[in-house]
Amino acid sequence: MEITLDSRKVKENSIFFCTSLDKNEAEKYINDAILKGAAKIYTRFDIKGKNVFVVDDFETKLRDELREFYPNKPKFQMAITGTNGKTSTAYFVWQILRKMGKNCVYIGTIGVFSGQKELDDEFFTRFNGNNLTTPDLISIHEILHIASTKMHCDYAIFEASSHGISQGRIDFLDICTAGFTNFTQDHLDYHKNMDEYWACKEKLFTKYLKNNGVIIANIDDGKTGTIVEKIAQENSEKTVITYGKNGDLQPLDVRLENGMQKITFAYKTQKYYINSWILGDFQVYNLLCASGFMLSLGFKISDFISILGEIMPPPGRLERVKKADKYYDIYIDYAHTPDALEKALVELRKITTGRLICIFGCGGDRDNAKRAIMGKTSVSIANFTIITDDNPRTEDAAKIRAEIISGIRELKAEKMARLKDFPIKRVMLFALQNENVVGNFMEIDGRKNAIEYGVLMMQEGDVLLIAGKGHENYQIIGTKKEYFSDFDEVASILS
Ligand SMILES: CC(=O)N[C@H]1[C@@H](OP(=O)(O)OP(=O)(O)OC[C@H]2O[C@@H](n3ccc(=O)[nH]c3=O)[C@H](O)[C@@H]2O)O[C@H](CO)[C@@H](O)[C@@H]1O[C@H](C)C(=O)N[C@@H](C)C(=O)N[C@H](CCC(=O)O)C(=O)O
Ligand SMILES: Nc1ncnc2c1ncn2[C@@H]1O[C@H](COP(=O)(O)OP(=O)(O)OP(=O)(O)O)[C@@H](O)[C@H]1O
Ligand SMILES: N[C@H](CCC[C@H](N)C(=O)O)C(=O)O
Repeated sequence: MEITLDSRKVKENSIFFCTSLDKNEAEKYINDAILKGAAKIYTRFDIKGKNVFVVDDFETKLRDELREFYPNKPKFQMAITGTNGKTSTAYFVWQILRKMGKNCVYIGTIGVFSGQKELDDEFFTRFNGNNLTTPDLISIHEILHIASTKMHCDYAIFEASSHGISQGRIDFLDICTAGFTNFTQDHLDYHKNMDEYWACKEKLFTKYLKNNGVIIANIDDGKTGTIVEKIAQENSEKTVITYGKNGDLQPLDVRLENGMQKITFAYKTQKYYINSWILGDFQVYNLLCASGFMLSLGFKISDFISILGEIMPPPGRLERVKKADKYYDIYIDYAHTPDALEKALVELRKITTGRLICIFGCGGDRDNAKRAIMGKTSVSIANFTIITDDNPRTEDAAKIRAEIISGIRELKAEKMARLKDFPIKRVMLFALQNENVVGNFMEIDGRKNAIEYGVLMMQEGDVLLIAGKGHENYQIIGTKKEYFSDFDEVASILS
């Protein structure tokens, strides 16, 4: 017997909770579930049928049933949200705990894993298929139950995406710590506007975090910092650990030496030093956020400071391609938002002695308002941009590229307007017409071709950023999902 919220997944003997808030839709799903032989069907509406039960307090019934099916849970359930940095932070927390000998399960964009092979094989076969950041409600309860039962897992860290929060995928959990990395533009295909997107993220702290839970907040990110004031107004016992220039955890100095970052940070006036494999100022913020999680669990910095130097970034997050030429560097990164692309480019600019070249595209059936902004961002920072395809999904790939390029043209028009009364106008106009002032770019149809072109144009001192797909080992064109890996493409060109 199993529990499901989706009539499409009902099998003989399933228990189907029909969550739909629309009576006509509910009737349709319930008929489907009856035909498939559901043992019990719960609904909020007055609908009659075989094995159909109408419940007044639908939420409580669902919660109770989940508790009965999946009674065991890790004692410390932690969640991280934010536009960027969820995977990195969660992966850091998971690594720190594992290296301290604690059992922890990670649930997020790069899969579901615990570090125990047998269990991970089971997680991989059962839960890695849909590539969601936050799995559906039933899966998340089941994963936590399995981790607790088979691994005696005391700790769980999972990523709470805004889709996950708004679709109730993290309902009925007992979250003791919730972190907020940052809040910038994304997902405007799904949320009507940034206010609605914010309202959704905020729920993690106001609705889902338990009353005496701990919040880890980045106070250098203007919007994210406001959660601290919001919580102060609440009548709750929640506490806050902040990170940022004036936070409880403060980044003091970050410098790159011999391919490693020397990081100095402070906690309560005490200074700490780490020699780290992770690259980028943004990853230092994620590392401080992860340290905040550890503090919330009752550990002291001295318990894990030596481990901070050992942890690695998740795959495809500003990851240097190992076999690249000794004269130039290639990095693969998962930046797929304007803020992430800017952060990745700014970081790589610091280590580029030649040209900084960027290859990227944007996902189809996703926020189209970010496309033009990302075009502007790339040509403003990189010396050369190759605009190509990401996962076009059901959109026309050429149209997506055109929307990115429209941002570049806008930027150019803005610059030209500003130069209107400039004395050497004619010279500038000439340069602009040749696309040299706002950065060079070209459009290449097909990510494979774009990567090949990008790698072949590399010269001494150049750095190439291939952004947007990071760890992804697929490309979705139309409704077809086929194997594709930025890493493999680079390797095959270099071999
Ligand atoms: C747009 C979206 O988020 N869709 C998610 C949704 O899909 P769905 O097809 O079930 O949605 P739907 O057709 O509107 O149905 C809604 C509900 O009605 C019921 N239903 C529906 C049809 C039916 O025949 N019978 C039935 O019972 C089910 O309860 C169903 O969940 O619910 C599914 C189960 O939870 C998800 O797998 C699916 O994610 C799709 C595949 C997806 O691509 N989602 C992306 C956008 C996403 O969620 N991304 C986030 C964030 C990433 C980030 O932060 O960058 C993530 O967490 O991964
Ligand atoms: N703290 C941060 N601030 C800004 N950009 C970041 C930050 N951390 C990571 N990034 C950028 O975002 C990209 C994705 O990082 P990460 O996977 O950790 O974020 P995420 O929030 O989990 O993303 P998603 O939910 O879409 O998987 C990175 O490759 C990097 O370019
Ligand atoms: N979790 C994000 C990942 C985006 C990755 C990018 N490669 C794309 O396909 O847009 C989403 O589903 O919006």
